[in-house]
Amino acid sequence: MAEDNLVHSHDANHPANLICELCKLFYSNGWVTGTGGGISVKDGDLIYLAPSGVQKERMVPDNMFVMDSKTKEYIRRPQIYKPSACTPLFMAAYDIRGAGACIHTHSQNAVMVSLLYEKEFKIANIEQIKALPRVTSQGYLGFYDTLTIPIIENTAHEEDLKDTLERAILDYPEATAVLVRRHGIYVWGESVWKAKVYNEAIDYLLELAIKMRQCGIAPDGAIGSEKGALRVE
Ligand SMILES: CSC[C@@H](O)[C@@H](O)C(=O)COP(=O)(O)O
Ligand SMILES: [Zn+2]
Repeated sequence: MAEDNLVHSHDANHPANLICELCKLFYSNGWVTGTGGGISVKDGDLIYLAPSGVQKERMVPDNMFVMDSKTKEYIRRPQIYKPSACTPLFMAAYDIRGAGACIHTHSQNAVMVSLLYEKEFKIANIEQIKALPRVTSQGYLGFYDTLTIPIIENTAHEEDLKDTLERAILDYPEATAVLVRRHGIYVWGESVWKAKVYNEAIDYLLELAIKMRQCGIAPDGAIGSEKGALRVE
C-alpha cells in the first residue's frame, strides 16, 4: 500500500524500526512478555502504534499503525490487526504532556509496588533518582529529592483506564509515570530515548524499593534511618 513508505526505512532511528527494536529489549527484561505492554512513538505530527494482542518482541515495521496526531485519524492501518488497546493511554501522554514517546510495561516490579503502596509510591535519597526529570521545571531530580509516582486502579479493559490515567497526570504535574495496580506502569518522556531512560530508572527504583522494604528499610526514609534495620556496625 502507498502508506508503506511511512514504516519502511533503513534508518535504525525511524519510529517503526525503534518500536520493534525496543520491544525486543523490553521483552528480554520481562516488561512486555505474553503480548502485554508496548511502546508508542511520536514523530512530528505522526504517531506510531503497535498492533493489539501480538507478541511484542516479534513485531516488524510492516505491522505498525500510523495516526495523524492532529486529526486523530489512522493514515496507515494494517487490516489484519487492531491498534493497541493502550492507544487512548498513550494519547493522554501526548495530548496532556506533549510527550514524544510513551512506554507501557507489565513489569513485576511495578505490579509488586502497586500492591505494597496505597495511593502513591515514594522513594528518596538514592543516586538513580537523578535520571528522572523535574517535569514542571528544567533539569533533573537531585540525590536528596523524593520521587513520587501516583497509583491508579486497574479496569477490566485497558482502554477504560483513560479517565483515571488522565486525572492522575493532571493531579501529579511532576510525575513522568503512573502505576496501574495489579497491572503495570505507563512511563513517558520528551523523546523515545528519554522515555526509555526514565522507564529503566523507575524500574530500577521500584525493584530497589521492594528489596529495601523486605529488609525493613523505608524507601522514602531519611538518610541514616536504615541504621535500625539489618545494618551491622
Ligand atoms: C496480556 S494482555 C494485556 C493487554 O490487555 C494490555 O494490558 C496490554 O498491555 C497490551 O495491550 P495490546 O492491545 O496488546 O497492546
Ligand atoms: Zn497492559
